[in-house]
Amino acid sequence: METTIEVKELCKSYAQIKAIENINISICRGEVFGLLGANGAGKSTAIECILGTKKQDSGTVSILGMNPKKNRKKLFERVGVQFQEANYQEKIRVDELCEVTASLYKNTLDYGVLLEQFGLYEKSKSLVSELSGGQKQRLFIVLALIPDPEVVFLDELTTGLDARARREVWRSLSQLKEKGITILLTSHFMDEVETLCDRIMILKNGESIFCGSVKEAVEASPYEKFEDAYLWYTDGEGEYENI
Ligand SMILES: Nc1ncnc2c1ncn2[C@@H]1O[C@H](COP(=O)(O)OP(=O)(O)OP(=O)(O)O)[C@@H](O)[C@H]1O
Repeated sequence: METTIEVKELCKSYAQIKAIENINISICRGEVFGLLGANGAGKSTAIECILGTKKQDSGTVSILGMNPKKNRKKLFERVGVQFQEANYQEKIRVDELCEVTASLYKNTLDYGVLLEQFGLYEKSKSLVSELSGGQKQRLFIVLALIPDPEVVFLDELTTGLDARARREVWRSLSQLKEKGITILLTSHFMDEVETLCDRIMILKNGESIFCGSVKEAVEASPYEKFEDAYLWYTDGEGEYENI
């Protein structure tokens, strides 16, 4: 199976804080890979180093066989990124923002279809500033998908979405997966991770403490439910047993 994202011995510190320590990740085409961990575990730092928007101290990254820093322009024709906090000017309409985004790429998907798929079509003429938090979040996923990417990075995928919207996003992502898109996501919702991810890496204080499937994570823990197992990995204590 073709490897689309390869990270080797990645390290990144901020002054005394070791945010990422010796992370190795290898993701195949069509795989959904979840990067998990508590607040401050190092997920965003890892994603930024992988994307090349933050400079690692050491280690190498390759996406679709390219170095994200050296081959930035060429690579980002084929990679979509959903930003957690986007700096879009808010006095722009949804369809205008999609149009501007599409103009940055050679090959694009029909954003009308994407807006429909993510339940935003009726908001096409609304200002971005008029969207609810969850609608904005879905718009950011649409923007990430406009370049018809082979690899997508989704940071905190469904944070701020209601239960129905989360399910709709899951359904859309499952369709993307069937198309063979590679997805690297972060999430704090274990039901979502269980539903979507083929493999996960759990980070604790910047180190990988588990890498494998959800099933393997549960089997290697004393628990039967993934959320309990996840809390056990990240806390190392069994205090959630009776909750
Ligand atoms: N620019 C920065 N300067 C100094 N320290 C930073 C900086 N960015 C992150 N850190 C620290 O690095 C560690 C990892 O942070 P990071 O944002 O990567 O975690 P995270 O897993 O994405 O957290 P969250 O789930 O809260 O988004 C934390 O201890 C954080 O305080």
